[in-house]
Amino acid sequence: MHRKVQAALIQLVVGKSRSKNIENANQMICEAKNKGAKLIALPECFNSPYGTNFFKEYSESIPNGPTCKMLSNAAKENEVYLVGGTIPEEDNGKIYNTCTVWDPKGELIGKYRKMHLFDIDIPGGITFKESEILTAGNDLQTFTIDNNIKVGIGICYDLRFEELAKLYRKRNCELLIYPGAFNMTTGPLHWELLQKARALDNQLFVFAVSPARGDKGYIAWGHSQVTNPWGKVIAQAGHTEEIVYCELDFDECDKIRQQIPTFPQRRTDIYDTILLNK
Ligand SMILES: O=C(O)CCC(=O)C(=O)O
Repeated sequence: MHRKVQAALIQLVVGKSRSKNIENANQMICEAKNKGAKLIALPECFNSPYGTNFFKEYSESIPNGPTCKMLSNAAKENEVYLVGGTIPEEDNGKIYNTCTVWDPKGELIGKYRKMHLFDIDIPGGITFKESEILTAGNDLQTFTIDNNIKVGIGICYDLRFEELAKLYRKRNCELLIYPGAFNMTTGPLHWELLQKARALDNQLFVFAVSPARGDKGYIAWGHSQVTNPWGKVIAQAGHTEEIVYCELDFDECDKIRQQIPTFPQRRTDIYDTILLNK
């Protein structure tokens, strides 16, 4: 069975104009499709600047807002699976950082709300508190592309939580997609390393898709990246606007899972029952 997929990660410039952000994403999706991509992923917060002071103003309901309209049309016109980065989602007076997933008919087939909110405080580095304004999601989201390939979604800070990635592996995912916007403090050391760790621990492909680096406000690290199930980085962007292309061969997941069978070898019989409290 053919288990190869052509994919594209779109590292977008994001500015203050929501309509320009949406239109730019639309054009880049067409470009990626024209170069052969069947699975396309966008960055975290691609319709709005990234900052707690922007989330309310830029929030939209899903699937009725203008950003979802574009995403649905773009998926349909280009006949691609589209992971629509994230947008601030308004629902019942609450705001979430939410990723939508669209199938080649333009149908919404998944919605994931960021589970681990980005609250950190590094003096002299970065302080950010998403929980001032956002509500966390409590659920996983997977979807299936051609040939039964299962994909799981996380968002940015979620990359740091290996439990989430492992839950997806236990649901037989072979690819995890994280729209994300790391920063100039944590990006240099943690961005690449965390993706390699999640990929290797769980023996699956990992995408992380960043906005391009701007020069004001929250400065994103960029470097959208594809890591294979061996933990090898197989494609990576610089920090400006660009599209990263890759061909994924999902037989690689089967191979490493057979050759280094860590999942059936886990000693779940003793970790929490005997050793945790010893
Ligand atoms: O974990 C980090 O260092 C960055 C996370 C982040 O920027 C986010 O969750 O949006």
